[in-house]
Formats: sequence, structure tokens, C-alpha cells
Amino acid sequence: MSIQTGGLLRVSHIPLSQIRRPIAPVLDYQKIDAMVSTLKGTPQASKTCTLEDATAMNSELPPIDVLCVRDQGETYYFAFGGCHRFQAYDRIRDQTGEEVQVRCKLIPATKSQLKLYVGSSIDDMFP
Ligand SMILES: Nc1ncnc2c1ncn2[C@@H]1O[C@H](COP(=O)(O)OP(=O)(O)OP(=O)(O)O)[C@@H](O)[C@H]1O
Repeated sequence: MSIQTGGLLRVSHIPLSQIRRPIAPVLDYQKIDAMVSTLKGTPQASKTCTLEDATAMNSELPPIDVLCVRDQGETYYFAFGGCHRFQAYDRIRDQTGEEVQVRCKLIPATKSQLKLYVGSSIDDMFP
């Protein structure tokens, strides 16, 4: 999704607890460690990020593309990428015991568009 949304959408901050992540990630724990260091203000390089880039992020990570679906007056958030950044945010939440705001680019989507990603599981996703 980033190729399409790069530079197009505004960055929003959405509470981590409100973002659903339907697909189980395959993880590189060294990358997560480096991202956690960046979020804590001590930038660290990883396989996908030079120390220079991590330092330029200034204690932030690039925003994650999040689908935003409106249904019966409520807004629901779904993410299919950003698995390592989410794990880094998860870890910060676990360490602080507090809600964490996730930097996101919100992509408005319909339920039918979401169904393309989750198939029949869509029936479990809305009340
Ligand atoms: N240690 C780090 N500090 C700051 N930024 C980082 C760090 N490691 C990676 N990034 C940046 O975070 C972005 C996402 O990295 P990457 O694709 O490896 O992880 P991801 O969160 O699992 O995302 P996706 O699932 O979409 O691939 C990239 O722009 C990368 O440059």
C-alpha cells in the first residue's frame, strides 16, 4: 500500500488497541529491537534502515498504512502491513503499561474492499 499512499495521505495517530491486525506476522526480532530503540530515542540501524535514516526519524517510525472502514456510525481500523512496527509499538505498550499512539496513514475503505483481504472472516469483524 505504501507505494500508492506515499506522500498522499496525512499522518494520523490512532490508539494501538483500536487497530485490528487480522494476519499473523512472520517476525525478525532484531529488526523489532532496533525499532524499539528508535521509538525510545536511541536510533539503531536494522536490515531495512541505516543508522542515518533511523536518526533522521527522530524517535518516530514511518507511518503505517491502515484501512479505515465506517459501519453503522462507528470507525474500524485494519492493518495488513507494518508488522514489525506494530511489534515495536506493542513492546513499548507492554513496557509502559500505557496506550500507545500509532503513526498511521489512514486509507478510507468499504466493507467490500476489506473483504478482498479477509474473505469470509469479514462476518466476524463487525457487530
Ligand atoms: N530501526 C529503525 N528505526 C527507524 N526506522 C526504521 C527502523 N527499521 C526500519 N525502519 C523503517 O521502517 C519502515 C518499515 O520497515 P519494514 O518494512 O522493514 O517493517 P514493517 O513494519 O514490518 O513493514 P511492512 O510489513 O510494511 O514491510 C521502513 O521505512 C524502514 O526504513
